Amino acid sequence: MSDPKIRTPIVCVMGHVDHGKTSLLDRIRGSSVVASEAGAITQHIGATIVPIEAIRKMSGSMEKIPINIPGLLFIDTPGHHAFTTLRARGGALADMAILVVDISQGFQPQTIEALQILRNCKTPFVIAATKVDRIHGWRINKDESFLSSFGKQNERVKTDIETKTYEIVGKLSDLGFSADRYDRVSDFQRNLAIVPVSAHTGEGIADLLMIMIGLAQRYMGEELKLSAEGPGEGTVLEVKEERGLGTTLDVILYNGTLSVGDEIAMASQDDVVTTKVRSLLKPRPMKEILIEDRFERVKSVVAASGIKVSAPGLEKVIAGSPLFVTRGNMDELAARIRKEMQEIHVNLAEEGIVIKADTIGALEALCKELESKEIKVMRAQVGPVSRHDLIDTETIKNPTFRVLLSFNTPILPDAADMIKDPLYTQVKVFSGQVIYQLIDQYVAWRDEQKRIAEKAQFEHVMMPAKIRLLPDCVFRQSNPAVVGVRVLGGKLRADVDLVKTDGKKIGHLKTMQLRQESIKEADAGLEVAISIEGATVGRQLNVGDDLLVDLPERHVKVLEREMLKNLNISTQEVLAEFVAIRRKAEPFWGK
Ligand SMILES: Nc1nc2c(ncn2[C@@H]2O[C@H](COP(=O)(O)OP(=O)(O)OP(=O)(O)O)[C@@H](O)[C@H]2O)c(=O)[nH]1
Repeated sequence: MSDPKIRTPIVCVMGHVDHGKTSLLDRIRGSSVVASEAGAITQHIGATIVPIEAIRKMSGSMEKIPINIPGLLFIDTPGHHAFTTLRARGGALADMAILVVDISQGFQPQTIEALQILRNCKTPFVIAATKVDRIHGWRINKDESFLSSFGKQNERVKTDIETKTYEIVGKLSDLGFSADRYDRVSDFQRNLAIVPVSAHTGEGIADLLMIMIGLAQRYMGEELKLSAEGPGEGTVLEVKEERGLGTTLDVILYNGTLSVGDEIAMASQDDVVTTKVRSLLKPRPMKEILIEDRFERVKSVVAASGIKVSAPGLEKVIAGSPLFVTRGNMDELAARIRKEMQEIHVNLAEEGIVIKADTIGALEALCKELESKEIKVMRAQVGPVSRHDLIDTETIKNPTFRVLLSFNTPILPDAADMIKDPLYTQVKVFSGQVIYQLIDQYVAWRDEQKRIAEKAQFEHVMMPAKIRLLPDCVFRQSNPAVVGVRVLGGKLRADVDLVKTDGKKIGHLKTMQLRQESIKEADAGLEVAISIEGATVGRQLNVGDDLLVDLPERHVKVLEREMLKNLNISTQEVLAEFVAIRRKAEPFWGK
């Protein structure tokens, strides 16, 4: 029995490029057209309703199960972009999702991204492991349930399917999801169901729809109880120019009723816009395709449905905006619309990077992902990247945060010109259409910057070193003294002052040679010739003496506080020895 209080759940199909989202949607639509009675074709604007009778017919076994959901409304545009763009009541518009995974290719970047979005939105979903007909040796049993077709396959094919399913289960488990093939799942709230299907042969499609209905029925009751009565609430899918109609809106109505003559409010580029519905249009059924007018006019629609709205003054409406039927509560609704368009559910930090995206949903998804990678965001905005954004980002002090991530949003020409010329802006801009790859690009760049900075610091800071004067290696006694030494520890560099182990100043190490060649640096273990200005061998200095590089106090601070973990053990030991000498006289030296 159909319960009129429960509305049709809205479903979005997601998955990696080319894994078969469109084919699966086409098959679901095609099957439902075939399975439903003549006239029951349910093509909507931007969406397709698969009525429950069609699902019942497809899967004979379901006839006994009581179902009170009128059907499933599939959003025609697949992909997680559609999922994040289409919002309702501040959350995702889709109540449920199908995550498509090519059974042979398994998880790919966008599969993981879709999973993260679904997890963040707490959206129930089912995994369609598609293209089973491509498994080598698969025998096609058109439109049969997966289990029935699976039973007719040979052992090798069965093993292959099992192995591939377990690979998906394993990958999901790595990502923190517990999953199994749908027929082995007993608690659908705890475990994700994987349904092997083929969009080409129709195998498993009925099982997939049945699992979706089951999920909706059991776990979404409350959300679906939004009534079909009362003022309509919807989401603008697209703002479209139509021949003879002017600017129209493609709308998914998720709650209540929308009728001709209703006053509606939406977000526009300026603020909130209100207008009166002139006409409501549905696509004509396929069989009437020859009729000149492509649309059928209706007086009224109830949720959930996809409808084209024609009305004056829609030019500046923003796709993704909420749409409300007003009932003398315009102020309250306008406030709600403004809030929904502006409110970004993200945690902003005092210092961090800047992000821009095309929709609030996308911005939130990107933010959540950055948060999970502990990357701080200082500013998050919807819209294209402008010159102004770059100028603002430029003021960020920390160079690894002086970054703008642009997700799915255009870079305006004057901003693009600035980016091309490093003289104009030092802001690093990354842009892309896949959150995951965008973040990876940034992380790779940031880590490289850190390495470069560390290296620069290393070259800048004076290094500790300890040397011993070798016997029989005094080449000149003074002005400057030239002696052979062994580097006992640390890193010896030219142009440093030397002290004795009691802290007494000896002179300035001017140059260094190894086998008559000038060198700049010598590591522990090397024997080199050095020139020392201001010292005379036999007076301040004798063969067998140990000397240390005299490190200025501020260099010691940098070494101890910031670079210690990057120094090798021998360098750390020499540093400790030198610091101990200094602190004997001044306990707080270098602290
Ligand atoms: N054999 C077989 N091929 C399939 C199946 N589903 C999809 N394909 C093929 O896989 C390719 C990609 O399918 P699409 O449906 O376009 O994939 P998509 O995920 O919508 O692709 P994008 O929209 O580009 O992201 C096409 O060549 C399809 O014919 C299937 O079940 N079996």
